Amino acid sequence: MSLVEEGAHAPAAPGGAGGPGAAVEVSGLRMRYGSTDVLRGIDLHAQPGEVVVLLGPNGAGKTTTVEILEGFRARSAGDVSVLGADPATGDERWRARLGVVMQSWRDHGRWRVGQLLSHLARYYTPYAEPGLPEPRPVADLLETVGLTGYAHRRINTLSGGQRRRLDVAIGIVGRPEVLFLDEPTAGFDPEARRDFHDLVHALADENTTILLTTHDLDEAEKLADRILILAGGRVTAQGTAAELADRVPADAEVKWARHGQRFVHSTPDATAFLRELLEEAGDEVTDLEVRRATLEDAYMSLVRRHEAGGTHDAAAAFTEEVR
Ligand SMILES: Nc1ncnc2c1ncn2[C@@H]1O[C@H](COP(=O)(O)OP(=O)(O)OP(=O)(O)O)[C@@H](O)[C@H]1O
Repeated sequence: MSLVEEGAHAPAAPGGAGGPGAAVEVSGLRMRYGSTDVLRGIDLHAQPGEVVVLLGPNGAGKTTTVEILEGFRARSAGDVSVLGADPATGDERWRARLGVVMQSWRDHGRWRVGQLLSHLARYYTPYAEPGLPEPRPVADLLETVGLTGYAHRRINTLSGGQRRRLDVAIGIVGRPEVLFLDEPTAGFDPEARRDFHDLVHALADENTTILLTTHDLDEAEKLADRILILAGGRVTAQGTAAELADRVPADAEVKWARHGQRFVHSTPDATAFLRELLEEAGDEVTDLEVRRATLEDAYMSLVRRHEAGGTHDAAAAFTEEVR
């Protein structure tokens, strides 16, 4: 895990610069809306086939970051490269190599599902080069996202979750090399969510680079090769879910039962506490459980620190505590 403080760029890979061959490379990205600085120097990178998850509270700048990488939003400053091109000047051939699932689409609700996907697939056809696959056939797409049988349904008659599945199908119709997914599973039922996670793993296995935003920490843990936490316009921490959770200074929770009575105790040193407990009453202790810090604990700890004292202080305090 690495921590990034004001004005500093991320350290060397895997937390830092992507180096040659990176699918996405961002350095010192800044975005200002009016007089408000939303992004204050973001560094991030993703290697081909890597799944990078952006976490952060509402308004942290996740969508802004993703939209800049997609070429839909002009940045205020910084260097950005996606598949070797600057998104601000990327041409149609470059765009055809990307897949985008935005937070909301405003397409024509009276279109039918299959009609829209066929129409979009035609956009990619001229860019299919010898050796490169054609756009995905509509029937395959519908099966992949669990919408088989919905080809003739009008889009405005889909439920929220079905609409979101269609959004994912739209994102992958052109077999993208880089796929941006902005809160893709909002409104998914548990089965759709699991199917989607399988899809992300399959796409990553095919070497698709995926940049995903979510508020679902379980989802982040399941999918991410690397998680970046955004707060106060900066990447305040990054690492695997396990790395982030391991280093949070949260207490462990020990639960046990004795003579049928249940007990819970929070402790910074579970090993010492257990030793004492078992020495005192080892034969009588049953149903022993130890819960250690999770990604959620790490996330909450960092975001609360940020809210209390600003990102710079939060990152510095977090660094102190993980030493
Ligand atoms: N076009 C705009 N003009 C002015 N401010 C904007 C604009 N778009 C976004 N913002 C502001 O920029 C900040 C970051 O917004 P953004 O949508 O990137 O956050 P986010 O991390 O994606 O949030 P959420 O989790 O709620 O989707 C917010 O304070 C938002 O109000």
